[in-house]
Amino acid sequence: MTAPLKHSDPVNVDVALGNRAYDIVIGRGVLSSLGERIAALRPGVRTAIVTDRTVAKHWLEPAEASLAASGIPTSRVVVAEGEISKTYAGLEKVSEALIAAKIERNDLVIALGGGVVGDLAGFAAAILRRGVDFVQVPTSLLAQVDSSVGGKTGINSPQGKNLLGAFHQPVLVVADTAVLDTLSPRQFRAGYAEVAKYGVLGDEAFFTWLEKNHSDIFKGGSAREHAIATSCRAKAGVVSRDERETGERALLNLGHTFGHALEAATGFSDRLFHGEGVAIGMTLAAQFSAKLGMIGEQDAARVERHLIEAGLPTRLQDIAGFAQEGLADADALMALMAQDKKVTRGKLTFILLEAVGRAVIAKDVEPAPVRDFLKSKLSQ
Ligand SMILES: NC(=O)c1ccc[n+]([C@@H]2O[C@H](COP(=O)([O-])OP(=O)(O)OC[C@H]3O[C@@H](n4cnc5c(N)ncnc54)[C@H](O)[C@@H]3O)[C@@H](O)[C@H]2O)c1
Ligand SMILES: O=C(O)C(=O)C[C@@H](O)[C@H](O)[C@H](O)COP(=O)(O)O
Ligand SMILES: [Zn+2]
Repeated sequence: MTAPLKHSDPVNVDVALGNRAYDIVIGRGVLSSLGERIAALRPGVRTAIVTDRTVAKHWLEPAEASLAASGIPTSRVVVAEGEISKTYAGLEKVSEALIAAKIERNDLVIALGGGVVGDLAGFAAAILRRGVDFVQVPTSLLAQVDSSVGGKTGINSPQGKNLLGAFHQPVLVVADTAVLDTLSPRQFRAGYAEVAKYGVLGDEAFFTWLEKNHSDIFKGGSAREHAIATSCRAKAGVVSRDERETGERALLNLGHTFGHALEAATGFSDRLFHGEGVAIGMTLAAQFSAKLGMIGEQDAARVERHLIEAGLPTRLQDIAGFAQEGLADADALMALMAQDKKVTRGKLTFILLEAVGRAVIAKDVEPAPVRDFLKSKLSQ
């Protein structure tokens, strides 16, 4: 783990993917350099910005101004915020708007927004004219530490999360940490779950640092930039070694087998944001690992304690409306998990813990103990 950055230094993280390598540029104020960076990368290019209404209100004009200052033509496609846009209908809207804007094969799509916009615009770019390049300008904490990096793009099916998609790497990521100042506290906390994930899955020293410094990340300043850069370095390393998730990359799915099922069970609604599902899922994965004797109960308690300290939900009962509307029963959650993309020949794969800071891929997990575990958690 490196020392925290000085507040004003932009940092570059390289995603080493050979002829598809790209930079992640992280720093306060780097949005104003978007135009310059794109002009240097693709002289003469035309662009279309895909964003959502909330992000547009705060950050579309600064992004457009930066492009205009470098003489880059652009048009805008604005979608509704939230998972409602990561759908067939959202994809149709964005694709048709990009076609209407005459975005050509050599042009660029710019995803300005959180993970929803990044996944949606990235997928639209992947299929438009069989593939147009795109730039990620992540504006949520979650997008800056996770979704803008690594090229997973896609939309949800009513039957499960991200079930339609493509691997399509961006050509550049510009993460301006100042834009996080307009993010709601709940969304900031949800994104923090993916930050904590990097510590829990592979970096105990980072997790310990987060335990001490998490409140500074929420306040802003150098701790925030350090956490974002450390997360991006961790993800860039994994992606460069296993771009298509044939092995190690599955570790980045820690907490997601449970989390995605919970998102589907709550209808991809505001009852549970993705990062909140990951926080609950990561706690369940740690507790299930303890139940299997892979880690001690105190390790699982340590993971949960930190997430609670960061203000995140960790129990199924923490999901909004649990008391009134309930949630799916254990069998229904098992059916949702059967759609997980890590399922092989019908058998579940889980990311479990051998220690805080060391996750492993557990294949061929028997369903019965998982169902029993979920039943016990639902009845707590
Ligand atoms: N592709 C990947 O590798 C990957 C990784 C993690 C998550 N994801 C996906 O990302 C999505 C979640 O991303 P998210 O948490 O960013 O959700 P999101 O894109 O819905 O953004 C969260 C909310 O914050 C608002 N927002 C974003 N930036 C803002 C800003 N700067 N100021 C004010 N408001 C702002 C948005 O309008 C939205 O309402 C999920 O669909 C998840 O599946 C993908
Ligand atoms: O980049 C990855 O790989 C991840 O798994 C990161 C996750 O945080 C992210 O939510 C991803 O979209 C989940 O991927 P999926 O393949 O399970 O849909
Ligand atoms: Zn995730």
